[in-house]
Amino acid sequence: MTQLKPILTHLDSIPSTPGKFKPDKSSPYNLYRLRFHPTLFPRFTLWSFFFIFFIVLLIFFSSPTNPTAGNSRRSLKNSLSPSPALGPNWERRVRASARPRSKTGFTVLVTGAAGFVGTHVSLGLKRRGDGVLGLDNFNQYYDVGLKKARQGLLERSGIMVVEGDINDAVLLRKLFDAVAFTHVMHMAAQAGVRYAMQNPGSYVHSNIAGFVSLLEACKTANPQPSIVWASSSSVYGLNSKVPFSENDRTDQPASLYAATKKAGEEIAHTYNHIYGLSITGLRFFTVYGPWGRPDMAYFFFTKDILRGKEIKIFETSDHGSVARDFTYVDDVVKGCLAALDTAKKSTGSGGKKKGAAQLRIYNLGNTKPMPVGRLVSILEKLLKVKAKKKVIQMPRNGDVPFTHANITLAHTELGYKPTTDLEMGLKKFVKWYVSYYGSKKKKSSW
Ligand SMILES: O=C(O)[C@H]1O[C@H](OP(=O)(O)OP(=O)(O)OC[C@H]2O[C@@H](n3ccc(=O)[nH]c3=O)[C@H](O)[C@@H]2O)[C@H](O)[C@@H](O)[C@H]1O
Repeated sequence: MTQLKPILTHLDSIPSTPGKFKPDKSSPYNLYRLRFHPTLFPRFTLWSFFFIFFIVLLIFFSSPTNPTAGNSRRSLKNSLSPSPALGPNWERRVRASARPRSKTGFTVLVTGAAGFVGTHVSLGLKRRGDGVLGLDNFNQYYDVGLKKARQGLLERSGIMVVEGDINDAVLLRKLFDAVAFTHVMHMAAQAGVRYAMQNPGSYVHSNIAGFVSLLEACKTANPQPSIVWASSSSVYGLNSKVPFSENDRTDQPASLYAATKKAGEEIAHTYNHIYGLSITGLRFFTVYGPWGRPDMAYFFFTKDILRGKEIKIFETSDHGSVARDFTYVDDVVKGCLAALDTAKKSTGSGGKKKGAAQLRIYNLGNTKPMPVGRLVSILEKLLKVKAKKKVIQMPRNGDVPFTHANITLAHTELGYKPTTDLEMGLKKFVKWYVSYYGSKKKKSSW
């Protein structure tokens, strides 16, 4: 302390303008300066350098356990120095993919494009001449190999799928800067009813934070796109009035998944109200079909029946059947495209509302609920294998006993009319399943 004091006092006498300092040769403390400067200062700088270097290394190489942190770091990197993937060549590919075949075609951003419904919707849009750009984060909720295979399918049809998260605001801005999207088909979500008990955070991340991030980008874009997005039949929760109509109560969600989809509907209302975004929500009813999701019952029942593994069929507490209004993917795609075609333009610009905008919600179901036992017997017939069945009481993990859609509104306003029954739809699914997994004997991690 007694040695430091002279050094500190000496620092007090340094003038604020460097270079004007004249050492006081008569000062008794000059001896300290002469002794300490050549040795202490370089040692101090060396240690500071190592310390800063270590911190920088730590920031750049630590693995992102929090996906949002990962995104923000990537965003920061993107904003500082765009990676080659975001360079002029990348932008050219983005624009080419989004360009419609004719002047009247739409320019659509499809989020969750490598997902099940996202892939089918993207192909449907491209087939009729719309321009499509896909966005998908390829998360590991289920087999990424299947998502990559869907991406391959899309790329062979001229659809580029950008790998990125809807929470990445910098990436979204780059996409909206590169392309004037007329529509956004928002299919990206954390799906699955039961998984919400294992990983609640991923539902908040994708279905709430991600949706807000996307709507922020849409409201700022010029022109503002019209938005069609995937809500869910699960919002009806414990509603017991059948069939489920759009104006039935949806304030009793049975799972966090359902709660985040319901929150999405409220968030949509807010962005419509404040910014004039045209938004249409579609409540999907247990969509199934080729290229489907391995986490869904029809898919893993098929896998387990073929492998001779026991399957669990849920029943209600009073031994009643659990039933779903299974809806074939091609029917749902027709509903999605009709929603896009009937969507009015958003009214805002530059983040400001100019007038009232369209806000809609529709059920896209099949109107023919089927017991899960019936689903299994159709699969047994198609696969020509007897299932090892175990009937158990439905666990309390977010499931609801039945779903049943009233589709009058979608029929009247969108011309929606499902035409594929469960037998025909499962036949198409099994045909695809056998060609994808059976003959190729692909390794799968699901
Ligand atoms: O409409 C929706 O909005 C949701 O549909 C889908 O959810 P669900 O209808 O629950 O489909 P899915 O898991 O295939 O279970 C089907 C049936 O099998 C029963 N089931 C399930 C598992 C099992 O081991 N046994 C069983 O009997 C089970 O009780 C149920 O009766 C989507 O996954 C979801 O993301 C969301 O989009």
